[in-house]
Amino acid sequence: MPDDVVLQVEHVTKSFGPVVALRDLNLTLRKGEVLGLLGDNGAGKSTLMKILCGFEKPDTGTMTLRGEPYEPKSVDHARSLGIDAVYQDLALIDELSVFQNMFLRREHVHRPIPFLKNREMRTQTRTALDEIGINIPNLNAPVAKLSGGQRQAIAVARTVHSAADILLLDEPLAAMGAKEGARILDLIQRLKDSGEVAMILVLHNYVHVLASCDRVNLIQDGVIAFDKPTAETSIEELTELVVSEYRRARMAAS
Ligand SMILES: Nc1ncnc2c1ncn2[C@@H]1O[C@H](COP(=O)(O)OP(=O)(O)OP(=O)(O)O)[C@@H](O)[C@H]1O
Repeated sequence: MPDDVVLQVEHVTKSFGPVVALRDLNLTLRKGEVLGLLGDNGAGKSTLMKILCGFEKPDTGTMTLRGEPYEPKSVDHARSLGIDAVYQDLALIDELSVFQNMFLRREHVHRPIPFLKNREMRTQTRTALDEIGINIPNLNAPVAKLSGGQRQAIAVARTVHSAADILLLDEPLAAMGAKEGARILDLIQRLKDSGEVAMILVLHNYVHVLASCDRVNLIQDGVIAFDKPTAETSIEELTELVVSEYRRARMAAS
């Protein structure tokens, strides 16, 4: 395995009852790389992200993290190994406040007398949300009361501010307005420029993929059907791939 490969997925399959979500899927993520994952609805993108972040287990296949076997037992286990994710249902706890969700399971605790450093956590939450231009006046409010975009912002801010060096962002711009989406893309660019973090982004917008990612993988029917550096592809090529797959699926169904 080349030295710069941080995460390798080999021959992974995953079914849910009769539905085959992933079939013999292979994927490689390199150090500091931003990999864009494209694919139709139901292609298997979220299933792959959930397997990578320890939320689901593959049926077969192997994964390697920094050259070691990677078999996460839970999301917390994956996080302890340096992989953190925002996935589609966001994993926020409705009853907890904005800042409690932001520091969920990594609360700042005063030592040696253990009490929560609430003020410090609120300040850091405010800074992180300001960075992506989201104004949530009351950080003590339960997140159940927030809009979809605000909830999305908390989930993204929480992940990009984690200590992880592999970030998995499943549709990080979903539910975001154009301005907030642009700020998140800026933040992704800054993380990329640091060279310290590798990312997999599930995106639906080809322009965003070409602008923000180093490489693009297209997932079709549970396998990676296309893998190229973004510098070597174009909107036209990506559109043509998706349209021809749509035609193929229509023909297969008829
Ligand atoms: N927990 C589950 N139980 C049953 N089927 C599931 C489950 N999770 C995913 N699937 C099925 O697996 C397939 C792949 O789903 P997945 O959510 O990975 O697709 P996706 O590419 O993320 O789609 P979208 O862009 O619509 O989110 C779909 O047919 C979906 O219905």
